[in-house]
Amino acid sequence: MSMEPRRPDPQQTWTAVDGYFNGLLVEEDAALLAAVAASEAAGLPPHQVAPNQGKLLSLLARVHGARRILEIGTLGGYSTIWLARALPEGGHLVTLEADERCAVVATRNLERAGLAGVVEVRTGPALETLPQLEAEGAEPFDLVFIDADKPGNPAYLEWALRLTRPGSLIIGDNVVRDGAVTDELSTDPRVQGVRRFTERLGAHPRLTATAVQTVGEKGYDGFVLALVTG
Ligand SMILES: C[S@@+](CC[C@H](N)C(=O)[O-])C[C@H]1O[C@@H](n2cnc3c(N)ncnc32)[C@H](O)[C@@H]1O
Repeated sequence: MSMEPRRPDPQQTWTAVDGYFNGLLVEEDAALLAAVAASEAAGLPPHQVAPNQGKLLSLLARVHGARRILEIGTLGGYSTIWLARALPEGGHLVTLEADERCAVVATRNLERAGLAGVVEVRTGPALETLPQLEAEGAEPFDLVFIDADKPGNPAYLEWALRLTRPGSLIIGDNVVRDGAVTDELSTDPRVQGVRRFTERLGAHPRLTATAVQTVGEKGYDGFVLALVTG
C-alpha cells in the first residue's frame, strides 16, 4: 500500500492564513463583534464581508479621502461600520437595504457603534431608492460599494455612474461566484449578473477597472475595483 503524503485541506489553510493576518493586522472591536452577533441572533444570513475585507474597504476609503460613501446592500451594517469609520469629520454614508428586518438590525448596530449621526439607512429596493437620491440632488459620492443582489449589478453600476464624479471609486463584491463567473452558459442569474457587470466595466468609456480573486475563511471569491475617469 503506497503512503501518499497527506495534502493540507485548502479551506483549512485559507482559514488559518486569514486568522494569522487578522490576528496581527485587523482590529475587530466590540462594536463590530456586536454587529455580527446581533445579526446572527436576528437570523440574518452570515453574508457580511470578512474582517480583512472590511479593513480593506476602510483603507481604500481613507486612501481615497472619501467624504461621501454610498453602499448598496447593508445587511446588518458590518461593512457599513468599516466604511463609515473611514470618513473624516463631516463625512456622510448612505446605505441602501431592501429588507426591513436587516435595516432595523443595521440601524441598531450603527447606533451601538456611535455612527447614527454619520450613516443614513434607506429601506427599499435599491432600484427605487437610487432614483430618489438623484431626484433629491444628492452630491456626488466619492466611493460606491455595490454588495446587494447580483442580478442587479449592471443596473447598480449605471446608477453608481450617475451618482459619482470623475475620480470616484466603485467597488463590487462577490464577483467570482466560486469560479462560476467564467461559465458563460451558467443559468444562475447571479453569475450572469456579475458577467454583465464585468463586461460593462470593461467596455465603459468612463471607467477603468480590475478584478481580484480572494480566498479565505469565506471561501473562494473576489471583488472588482473601478475608477471613474470621466
Ligand atoms: C451580501 S449582503 C450585504 C452585506 C454587507 N454589505 C456587509 O458586508 O456587511 C446583501 C444585502 O443586500 C440586500 N439586498 C438584496 N436585494 C436588494 C435590493 N434589490 N435592494 C437593496 N438591497 C438588497 C440583502 O437584503 C442583503 O442584506
